[in-house]
Amino acid sequence: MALTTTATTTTTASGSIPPLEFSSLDDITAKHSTLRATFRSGRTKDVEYRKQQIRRLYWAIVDNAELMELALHKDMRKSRFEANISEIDWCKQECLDAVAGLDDWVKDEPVRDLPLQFLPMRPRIRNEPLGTILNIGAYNFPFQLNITPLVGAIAAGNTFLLKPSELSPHSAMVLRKIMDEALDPDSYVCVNGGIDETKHILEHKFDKIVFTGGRRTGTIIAQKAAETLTPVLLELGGQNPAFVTRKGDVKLAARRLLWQKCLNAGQVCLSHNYVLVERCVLNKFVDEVKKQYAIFMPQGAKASPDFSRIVNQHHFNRLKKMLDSSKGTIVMGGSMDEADLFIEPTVVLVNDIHDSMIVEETFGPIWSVLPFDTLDEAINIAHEVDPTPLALFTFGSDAENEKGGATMNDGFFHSMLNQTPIGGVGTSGMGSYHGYYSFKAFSHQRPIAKVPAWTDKLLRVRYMPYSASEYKRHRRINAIKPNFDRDGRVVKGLRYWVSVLLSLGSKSAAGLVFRWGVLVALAVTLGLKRKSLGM
Ligand SMILES: NC(=O)c1ccc[n+]([C@@H]2O[C@H](COP(=O)([O-])OP(=O)(O)OC[C@H]3O[C@@H](n4cnc5c(N)ncnc54)[C@H](O)[C@@H]3O)[C@@H](O)[C@H]2O)c1
Ligand SMILES: CC1=C(/C=C/C(C)=C/C=C/C(C)=C/C=C/C=C(C)/C=C/C=C(C)/C=C/C=C(\C)C=O)C(C)(C)CCC1
Repeated sequence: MALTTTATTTTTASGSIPPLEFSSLDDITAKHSTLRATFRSGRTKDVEYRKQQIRRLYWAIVDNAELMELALHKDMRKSRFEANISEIDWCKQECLDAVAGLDDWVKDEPVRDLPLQFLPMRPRIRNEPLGTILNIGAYNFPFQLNITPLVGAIAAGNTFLLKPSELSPHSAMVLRKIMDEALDPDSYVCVNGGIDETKHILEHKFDKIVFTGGRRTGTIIAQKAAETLTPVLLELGGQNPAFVTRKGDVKLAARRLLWQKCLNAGQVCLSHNYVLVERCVLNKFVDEVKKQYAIFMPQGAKASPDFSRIVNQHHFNRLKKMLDSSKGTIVMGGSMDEADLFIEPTVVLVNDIHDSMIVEETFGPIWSVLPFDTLDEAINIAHEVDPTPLALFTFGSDAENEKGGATMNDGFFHSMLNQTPIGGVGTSGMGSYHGYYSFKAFSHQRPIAKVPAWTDKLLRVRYMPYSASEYKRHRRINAIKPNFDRDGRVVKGLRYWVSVLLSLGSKSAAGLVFRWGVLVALAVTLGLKRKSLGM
């Protein structure tokens, strides 16, 4: 595969982007040992230091916003609007959320369901930084997908090494500039490179590896990490299905699904690969997609300033081959221009789940439509194509949507917010991040307790010589009896009815407080009334 490297420096009024320069292997090794030494020194654990670094990062993003726009345009012809809404604004929001939330996030957490007798030991959970985090990024949202983990790693008190994708070379160089300008170079560094450099990086020990990219590369990374028992957070792709039934809003489905295949020319891990459409609304759906396309891009995608290009020749060829090999019928789009790396938003009607348009992730502006007759049949197809896709979209009735939509009645809204965790299961990845969830992903949840000397009286049963009578007494006081019988049924004994009475029938703590509040307010009001009547 040919490397996409820039030959010349790209300049604008707000600065310049030099050609992609790979870091030397010696430099990578030296930076790695600095990061490890800094972590051991404890510098990155200081919460004020973490906040200051994130604030500096925020301002570097603001100051380099124009260069980020330019880099994204050069790399994928991403529009200025998309550059801002899905990358620059996103990264700024991550910084702001982390700075605002950090004092709260770092607080020790209580242990859930702690038996009362252990309260004096004050057991709690402390979020400790893991150490040095490695992030290997994908090309499609180079700022969002690299800066988001960076913010989380800083917030959690780690040091961090970033290796952006070489397929977005301009963005990779701007990322390095932003990090060099804003951040403590002993704690957070960006190195650039391709496969050889990444392999070299992986020869070093990290405390967690974050990888965003394809399943094939993800497997290589996970295997390498396993050699040193290094945990991984894998953000991979897959064949995401969408479902449209006659009970859904077909026009809305067409509009929203088309949007997520036009955003970044469909180079979005969360966009759908194929749409399962109930046969009776198939024609209506296809017609609506065409109508929406004409509304989104009246002069066609090629002339639209909003529509991105395919990142490089290799991916263009991959998509072209997928279309050329399909046995389906193109019902919208189909045009392409190799010189411009342009592929039109294209819909292919297929009737075989082994079609080239279904068996691989498209990761581009092309997608297939597959008719179905019953919802169960559609669900079975989705299970067969990819049992663990990264995302799933349903446009049906409420009852149908409840059968499993990750986003109902929309595209990937569930992962379009900084505050929601993103992450797949099975072959679409492991772990999740964004905002507070990044903080958790890059922290070790360490249980701690402070056990006062006087509690030895409570704990004496644990000491040798073990005593049967002490143990009996301990069990009498501490052992809780189950509230279920041998068939798994809840036994409604005295304890059950007492707890129903005390909780006033509420199942949640909030409900309990509310009901008791109402009861007390009623009692007080009645009491006051009786008084005013002189009773
Ligand atoms: N789950 C998510 O959040 C998410 C987000 C974006 C993209 N993706 C997925 O990423 C894929 C597209 O991105 P991509 O083409 O950049 O992915 P990719 O797997 O080709 O590359 C990702 C990174 O891995 C490195 N790499 C590639 N081959 C390697 C090797 N043999 N050894 C070591 N490192 C190697 C690259 O330099 C790059 O930095 C799609 O499958 C998409 O679904 C997932
Ligand atoms: C309801 C009221 C209002 C609300 C307005 C709202 C809700 C506006 C929403 C605007 C949105 C949602 C804009 C869309 C932005 C697109 C984004 C952020 C794209 C993100 C892309 C991502 C996350 C891609 C990820 C890719 C990955 C992970 C992999 O490849 C008011 C406020 C207008 C008024 C009151 C009522």
